[in-house]
Amino acid sequence: MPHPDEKYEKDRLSFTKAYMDQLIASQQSGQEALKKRQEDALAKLDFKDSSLRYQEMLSHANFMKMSKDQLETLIKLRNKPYFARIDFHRREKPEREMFYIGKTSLFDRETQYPIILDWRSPLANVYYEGRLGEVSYEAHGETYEGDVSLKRQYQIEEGELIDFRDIDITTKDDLLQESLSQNAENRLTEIVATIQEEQNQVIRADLRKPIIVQGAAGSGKTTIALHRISYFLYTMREIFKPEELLILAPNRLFIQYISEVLPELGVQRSKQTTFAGFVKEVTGIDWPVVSQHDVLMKVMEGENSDASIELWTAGYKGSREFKDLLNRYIQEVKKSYRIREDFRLAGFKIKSAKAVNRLFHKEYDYFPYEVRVQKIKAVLQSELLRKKKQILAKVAEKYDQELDKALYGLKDPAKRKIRVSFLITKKEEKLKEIKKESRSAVSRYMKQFPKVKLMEIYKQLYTEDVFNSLIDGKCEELEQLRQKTEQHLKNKKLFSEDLAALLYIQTFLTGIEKEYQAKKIVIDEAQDYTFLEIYSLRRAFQTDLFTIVGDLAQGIYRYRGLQNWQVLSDGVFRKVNYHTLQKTYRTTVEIMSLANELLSSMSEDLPKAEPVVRHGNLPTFIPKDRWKKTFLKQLEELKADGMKSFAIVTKTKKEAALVEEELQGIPTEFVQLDEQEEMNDYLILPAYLAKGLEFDVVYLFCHSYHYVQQEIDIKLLYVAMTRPLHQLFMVGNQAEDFLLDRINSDLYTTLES
Ligand SMILES: Nc1ncnc2c1ncn2[C@@H]1O[C@H](COP(=O)(O)OP(=O)(O)OP(=O)(O)O)[C@@H](O)[C@H]1O
Repeated sequence: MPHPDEKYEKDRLSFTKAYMDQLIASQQSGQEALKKRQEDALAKLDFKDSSLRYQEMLSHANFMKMSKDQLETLIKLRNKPYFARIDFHRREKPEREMFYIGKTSLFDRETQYPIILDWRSPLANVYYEGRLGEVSYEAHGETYEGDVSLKRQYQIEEGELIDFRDIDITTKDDLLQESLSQNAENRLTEIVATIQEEQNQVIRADLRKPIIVQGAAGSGKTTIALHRISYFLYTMREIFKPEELLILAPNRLFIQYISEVLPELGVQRSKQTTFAGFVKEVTGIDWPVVSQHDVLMKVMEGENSDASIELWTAGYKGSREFKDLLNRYIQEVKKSYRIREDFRLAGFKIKSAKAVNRLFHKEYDYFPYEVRVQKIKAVLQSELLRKKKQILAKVAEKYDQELDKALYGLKDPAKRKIRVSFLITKKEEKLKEIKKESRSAVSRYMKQFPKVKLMEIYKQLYTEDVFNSLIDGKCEELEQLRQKTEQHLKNKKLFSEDLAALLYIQTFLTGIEKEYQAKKIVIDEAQDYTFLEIYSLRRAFQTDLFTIVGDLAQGIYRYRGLQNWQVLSDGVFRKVNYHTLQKTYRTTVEIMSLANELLSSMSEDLPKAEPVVRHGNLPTFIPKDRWKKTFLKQLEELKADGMKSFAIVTKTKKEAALVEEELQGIPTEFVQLDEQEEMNDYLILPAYLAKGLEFDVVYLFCHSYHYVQQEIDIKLLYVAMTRPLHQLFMVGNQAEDFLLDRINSDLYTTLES
């Protein structure tokens, strides 16, 4: 039986589309064409009750001025103008009102009637939060109360209303279920229609405070972080521009992956880069960097004879202790800026050394050194200008007195003449000399301030004398760290952990240039950052507006990364808002149960994910010899089932290359992916690169490199296992390759021949 509101909803959608068309046409064509269009639109519409009101509103559309961006958004949204509706009776209003919620708002010009309400608006919060019944929301510092009597979701495709349904306390979110059962494009999508309550709380949490989100694999951290930016830009649109936002992602692949969702959310103009990319740009140091991925892979591939010291070094260089050491060093560097000479002109003191030092070390303390030097230069210049006249007058007066003495004291006219002319010449010369001296006095004086280069300063740190003077007692590991880094720097190479130190020192020396300044920073996969990386960013930007999301269970760089979130709330930020996201939306109950069981086999107590109820096949172990025979056929079957994106995920980079060889002779589209390459639907990649991404079907592959029972392997395996949306296969020589021997055998199946 058709829904009683079906006609009404169809009319409402037709009207909204007609209104949008009218608006689009009014921006694009002349008035004549417009009038014609409007008549056509009206003729086509078959409204009854609300026709008058609708017609009136349609005529207003002609007069609305829009920006190019607004127009583009409108055109994009024309075929899906809204996704939900709420009926809300605000306490002080005479009757209930209907609000249609979409990706951007649209108001009738004359009446201000909201034809579409932006999902980020305060009132739309009512849709995401709370249930039916009594609710309240805040806007412009006021709290409004009222009653929600209806929440309705729409499925609109190509501008046609396909279906709609009401949500109440008992019905589960069908729209969410439906959206989760869809396929993974190789891009992230927006989820405004199905944002869940716990996610909404993160998106709308106090925008002025830093926020840390611990979220399980697939809980929507990346998605939510991007939606929070969108919400931030909407709410703070008067104050912040998208260009002032910085998104830090783990690699270029990931940036590609999120790029699709950015325009949808109106966030495309924010800066997106990696931590290493950012520091290289800011410091202008473009030396090759041994990344944490290189180190991890070398360790995993067993190619590192002194792995333990390398990992220890990376850990130390990311630590609080290293930050303290850098602080002591920076204090030493600062001492070189202590000057001894007074600033004088023609012997007259203009500013004492003590006063200049006070400016540098006290009053301008909060500026970077070079900025302080520039400020002192400006002060000296203006004082010189002010005092120069007095000095010239004093010197002239001294000569004039001498002249008087000569004129009236010397009796002998010849002698007097010689003396007077001598004094006049001398006076002129002296005044000229002072004027000349004054022109270069400041710059000459400023030479006392050392001209420092960031890399020189950094290299200096690792010289034996300097380094040893900064540490308490000798320590074997520290000495190795010093020597290795010194050598590395000599060869013009960096370890990725050097970058945070360079950024940190740079903020003291020159600060961050304006073009690189950001006012809000979003960090994804934050568990892989070192303490010092986040600390140096906080110091560089001087802001608390950080959104930090990550998952400790996926901390595959734990030797350097964060062990817990508390180090950030204790040591970097004040008053952090901490949230957790437990529910996971990506994968099925079956896949998540296996991944969770794997995590439980570790002694560390890590947060587990709770899958939103969506069932699928059991993860399947496929013996390698059988796999080759069945792979192509299976692939065809999966494709026929609607699976679109596939990945073969290996433990190491080398193994990824081996898979490519392994697949030779089997005609597939799979390609091995490097960090710099374009994403596609058939990828072979190591687990560290797959982190953060998702695919419909994932094959874990072990041939030469299998997972063993140790923390780093378990985490890598966990990352790999949590990538698929629908199906997980494990291809190896034996089930033990994936630690399945430690796992309840009900949680997976084995492909029999
Ligand atoms: N409320 C939601 N409605 C629909 N889909 C959602 C919702 N929340 C998350 N998803 C989907 O779940 C998947 C995982 O999201 P996302 O990649 O943001 O998670 P994550 O926490 O960053 O994962 P990981 O830590 O594993 O990288 C994505 O496909 C996303 O679209």
